[in-house]
Amino acid sequence: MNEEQRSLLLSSSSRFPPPQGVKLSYGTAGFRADASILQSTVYRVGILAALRAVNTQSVIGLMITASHNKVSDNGIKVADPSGGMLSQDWEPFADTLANARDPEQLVHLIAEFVENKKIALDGAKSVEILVARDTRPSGESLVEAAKQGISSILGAVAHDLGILTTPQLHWMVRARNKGLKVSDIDYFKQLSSSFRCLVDLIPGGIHPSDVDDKLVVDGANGVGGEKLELLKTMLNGLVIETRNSGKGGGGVLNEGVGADYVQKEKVVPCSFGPQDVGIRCASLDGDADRLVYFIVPSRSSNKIELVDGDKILSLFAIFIKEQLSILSKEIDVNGNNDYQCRLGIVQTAYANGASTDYLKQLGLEVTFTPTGVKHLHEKAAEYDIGIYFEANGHGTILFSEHYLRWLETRTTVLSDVAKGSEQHKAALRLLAVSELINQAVGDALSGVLLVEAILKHMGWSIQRWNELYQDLPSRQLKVKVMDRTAVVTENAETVAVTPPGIQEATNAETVKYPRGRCFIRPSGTEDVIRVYAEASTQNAADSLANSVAKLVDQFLGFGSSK
Ligand SMILES: CC(=O)N[C@H]1[C@@H](OP(=O)(O)O)O[C@H](CO)[C@@H](O)[C@@H]1O
Ligand SMILES: [Mg+2]
Repeated sequence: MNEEQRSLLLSSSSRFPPPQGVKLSYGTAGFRADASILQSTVYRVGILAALRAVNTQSVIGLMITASHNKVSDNGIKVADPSGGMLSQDWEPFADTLANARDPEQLVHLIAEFVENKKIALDGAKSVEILVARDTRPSGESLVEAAKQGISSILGAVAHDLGILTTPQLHWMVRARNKGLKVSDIDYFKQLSSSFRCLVDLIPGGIHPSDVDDKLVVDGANGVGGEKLELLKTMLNGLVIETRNSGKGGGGVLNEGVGADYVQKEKVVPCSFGPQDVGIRCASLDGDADRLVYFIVPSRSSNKIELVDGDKILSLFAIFIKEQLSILSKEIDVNGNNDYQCRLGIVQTAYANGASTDYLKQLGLEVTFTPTGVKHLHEKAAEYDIGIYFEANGHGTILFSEHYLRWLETRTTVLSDVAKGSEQHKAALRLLAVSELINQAVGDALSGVLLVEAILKHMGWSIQRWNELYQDLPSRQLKVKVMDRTAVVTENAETVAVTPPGIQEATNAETVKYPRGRCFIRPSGTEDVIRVYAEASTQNAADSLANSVAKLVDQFLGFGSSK
C-alpha cells in the first residue's frame, strides 16, 4: 500500500471511531444494529466495497437497510458484480474490518488483505460503487459514511442512487455490469413489459376471475409501497391498491405491517380488516425483498390465511414445469429438441413439510440449504432453472446463461418454423419470466407481477391457489441464551451437533408427536436461538416448540451450568 493511500485511510478512519464493547458480525444478511452505532461499520463496509470493486474490476453495490427490523435499526450489505450477495469468502474480512479497534489496526488489516489478495491500490483505474438506502431516517447520514469509506480507496467513486428497494439495487448492479442503463424507469420498464408479454400469451385471453380482480398490497410503510405506486402507473390489466405506502406520515415502518409481521403473527396488518374478506392481499417487507400473500377469511376475526413463500414457490414451479413440458413435446414432433432442462427447487428447513411433500409429488427435485438467501441462491444457480424461496417470502427463479442462450435460439427457430404454436408460446413465456423475475435476488415487486400473471394464466383465485396443499401446523419461537454460537448445526441446520446431547433430547421430544419435526439454530440476524416445530395439530406444534425451547434454555440459558 503506498503512502498516499495509507494516509488517506488513516485520516478518514479517525473520523469514524468504532462503538465500544460491541462485537459486530456480517450475519445472515449483512451488518444490522441500532442505527446510532453504525457510522463506523458503514464507513468500513464502504472501504470493503471499494476494495471488492478494485479486486473484481466491476461495479459493486452497497445497500443501507435493516429490512423488516424496527425503524430505529439500520444495516448495510454488499452486492457483488453478479448482483448477488457478497462472496462468502470475503465475510470474515468484513467481520475483522468492522471490529478493528483503531485507525492503525484498520489500516494494518487492509494492507495485509490487499497484499494477500494482490489487489493493486494505485488508483490507476477508476471503479464505481452504487449506493442506495431504504426509507429509514438514519439512512441519509449512513450513506454519507459509506461514501467517505468508498472515497478513502484511491480510484473508487461512489454513485448515490437515493432511495431504492434492496432488489432494485441488486438489479442495477447486475445490469450495470452488463453495460446496461440503470434507473428506476429502466427497471420498471423491464418489469412492466415482461408482465405484459406474459398476459398477452394467456391462452384465450384473460380468464374472468370469480373474485374481485383487485389486488391490495400492504407496503409495510416502506420503500416498496412507494415504488409500487410508480410501477402500477406503467401496468395495464392489473388493478393494484396500495396501503401502508409510507406516504403522508400515516404509519411507522414495519410497525404492525409488512411481510414479516403478517407471516409471523398470522393476523391482518394495519389498515386491513373486514372490508377485505375474500380479496387477494399481499404484504411486502421494509425493503421489498420479501413477499407473502394472504386472505382475510372472516369479518369477525383479524386472523388471516397465509399464502407464504412456499406457496409462491409452488405456484412458480407448476407454471415453469408446465411450460417446460409443452416445450419438450417437440421431441415427438420433429425429434430435434436437443436439450432437457434441469429444473431444481431449493428450500430451507423452515419450509412447511406439506410444501416439500407437494413439490416432490409433482416429481420435482427438491434440495435444502442453510437459512439465508446467499445459500439458497448459490444452490439454485447450479440448475438450468433453479427456483428458491424461504418460507418467509424471499426468493426468485434463476435461469442459467447457458439455458437462456439455448432458449433464445430455440425461440428463434420456433418463430421461423412454428410461429404461434404452443411450443413457441411456451418458449416466449419462459423468456418473459426470466426478464420479469429478478435474476439478482428475491424481489417482492417482480414477485407480485409474476404471481399475478400466473394466476391470470391459470384462471385461479387466491383461494384456488391456496388449496394446492394444506400447510402443516407450525410454531416458531425465539430463546435468549448466553452464547448463541454454542449451537452448531449441520445437514442444512436440521441437526444440532453441539452442545452435546441437545439433539438427542430434541429427538426424544419430537417422536412423541405425529408428523412431528423440530430443529434449533442460532439466528444470524438476532441474538437468539430459533426453535421451529411442526406437527399434525396446532396444539401439538405449540407444545413441541415449547418443550424444545425449554430444553434450549436448560442447556444454554442464563440459569444453565453447562
Ligand atoms: C427464520 C427466518 O425467517 N430467518 C430469516 C432471518 O434470518 P435468521 O438467521 O434466522 O435471523 O433473516 C434473514 C435475512 O432477512 C432471512 O434470510 C431468514 O430467512
Ligand atoms: Mg427484506
